[in-house]
Amino acid sequence: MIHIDHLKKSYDSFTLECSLDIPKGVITGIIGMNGAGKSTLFKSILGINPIDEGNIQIPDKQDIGVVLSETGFSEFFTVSDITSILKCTYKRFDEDLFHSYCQRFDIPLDKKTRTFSTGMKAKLNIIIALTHHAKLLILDEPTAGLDVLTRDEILDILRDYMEQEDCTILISSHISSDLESLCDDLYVIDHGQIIMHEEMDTLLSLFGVLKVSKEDYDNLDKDYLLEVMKEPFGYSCLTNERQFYSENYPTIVIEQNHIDTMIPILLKGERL
Ligand SMILES: Nc1ncnc2c1ncn2[C@@H]1O[C@H](COP(=O)(O)OP(=O)(O)OP(=O)(O)O)[C@@H](O)[C@H]1O
Repeated sequence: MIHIDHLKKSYDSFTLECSLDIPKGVITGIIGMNGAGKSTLFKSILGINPIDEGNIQIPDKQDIGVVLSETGFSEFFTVSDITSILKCTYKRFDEDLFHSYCQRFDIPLDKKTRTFSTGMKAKLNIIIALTHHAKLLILDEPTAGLDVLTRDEILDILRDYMEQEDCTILISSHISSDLESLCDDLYVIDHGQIIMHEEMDTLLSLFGVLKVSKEDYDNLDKDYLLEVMKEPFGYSCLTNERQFYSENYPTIVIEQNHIDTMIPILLKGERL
């Protein structure tokens, strides 16, 4: 659905370099710290940023629903004004669906969007992305600024959308639990480079984080350790063979099943 081959985009002191494949029917998550290059990647995919090198293949714009931090609409527009623009922009704009989402999320049609709270703006951005029956959703931090309940509601809507529209989603978030519960595939990006790509099932079933004292670490078979990070108590170690360590070192603590615990080691740890 999206094919990115050796993309390169440089700013003064930052370079994004990556290749990615986003298969049809899959929800792919991108996670990374502030400034890692997520928005640069999304804007490059959408052609908003001219790229320096590489090749990007994406579907027709009519088939893409987008959430970026800026809607692209003037904040002096009301939602009704935006509706008129969407009708002209998207051949398959579904006005009834748009209004039903606005009602569900308490988005007033007649107020200028500059009077909206951060959460209301975020909800409107998502509604805009979801209401022209897009086959591909490209969502940059769609849940930023939303409270926990609304975040969960948005994630449920995305899951429903996947089932009904048989679509593909590329989504970024700072909130790893959002991605963990939604995505099939995960890329971790750091300083403009992809440092890990794994299926979510593999991450959750095989990976784990060992919490060991210095003495335990010295005695550990390190063949299946990927990264290690110093801690006040000793070391945190990322493994992709959790079972090996739980069987052979039954007394050590192994945290599992949460990418939250793995990401800091990937980003700050030392590769073995
Ligand atoms: N138009 C620009 N001109 C110069 N530098 C830029 C521009 N846009 C982004 N950058 C730089 O590129 C780097 C990556 O920024 P980007 O917005 O892609 O990160 P991000 O992962 O989306 O971060 P965040 O999570 O904070 O939104 C940053 O160092 C940023 O300062």
